[in-house]
Amino acid sequence: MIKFDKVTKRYPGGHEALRSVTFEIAKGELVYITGHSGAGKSTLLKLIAAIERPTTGTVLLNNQNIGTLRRAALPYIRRNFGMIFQDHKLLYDRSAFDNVALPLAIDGVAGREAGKRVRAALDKVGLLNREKAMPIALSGGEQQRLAIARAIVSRPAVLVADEPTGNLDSNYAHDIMALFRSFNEVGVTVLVATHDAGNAEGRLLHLDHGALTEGVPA
Ligand SMILES: Nc1ncnc2c1ncn2[C@@H]1O[C@H](COP(=O)(O)OP(=O)(O)OP(=O)(O)O)[C@@H](O)[C@H]1O
Repeated sequence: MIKFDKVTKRYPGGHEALRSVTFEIAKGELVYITGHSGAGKSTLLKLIAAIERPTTGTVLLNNQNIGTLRRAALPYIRRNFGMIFQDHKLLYDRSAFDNVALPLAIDGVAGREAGKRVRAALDKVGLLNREKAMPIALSGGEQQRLAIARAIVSRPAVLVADEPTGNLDSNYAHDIMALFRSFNEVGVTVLVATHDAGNAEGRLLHLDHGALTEGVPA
């Protein structure tokens, strides 16, 4: 469902964040993207979620080439993805409930159906009793779980998480990784960028200065 063929990404200023990267990810896989700071992990996820386009090479998402798609078509592609960013990107002037409801509102889902789905998502991440809380009143781990609830509420086919356990202690980190595995077990394709794959179970794509050094196709 995701296919990179000799993908290079050069940002303005000439810096090459990815260099001729080739791999394929099938539906339902759990994949960890590892590598040092600046190795290109975030860039790779942004290309997968059609937030950035490749400079050269092709990125195919469900056989659609994101490099040649019209810009107007990209939001439709992005709907397949639940994104969890390094800095959560929560709205701090809205309650936990409203933060999770936002993607549904964009999709035109409101009222009781929205309430049901928001509570189901909060329940999955263990925050059902915090729906009225403002994000600032939540701990770092709870904010991260809130960001996960928001990413899953639209039932995306693919979950993309950029350093989801970056600032958390190891207990929280363990819980969050277990949560991702549980989504994967019900068929969601899960891609997680992390400095430290530790004892992660799943496939590894390792980047070193923009080049894929582990997980390279034979
Ligand atoms: N928008 C941008 N404009 C210019 N250069 C960028 C941009 N985004 C990333 N880069 C550069 O591209 C390289 C890869 O960055 P990227 O964020 O993909 O790495 P990373 O592996 O996710 O790093 P980290 O673990 O620190 O988040 C870095 O050298 C970075 O400075």
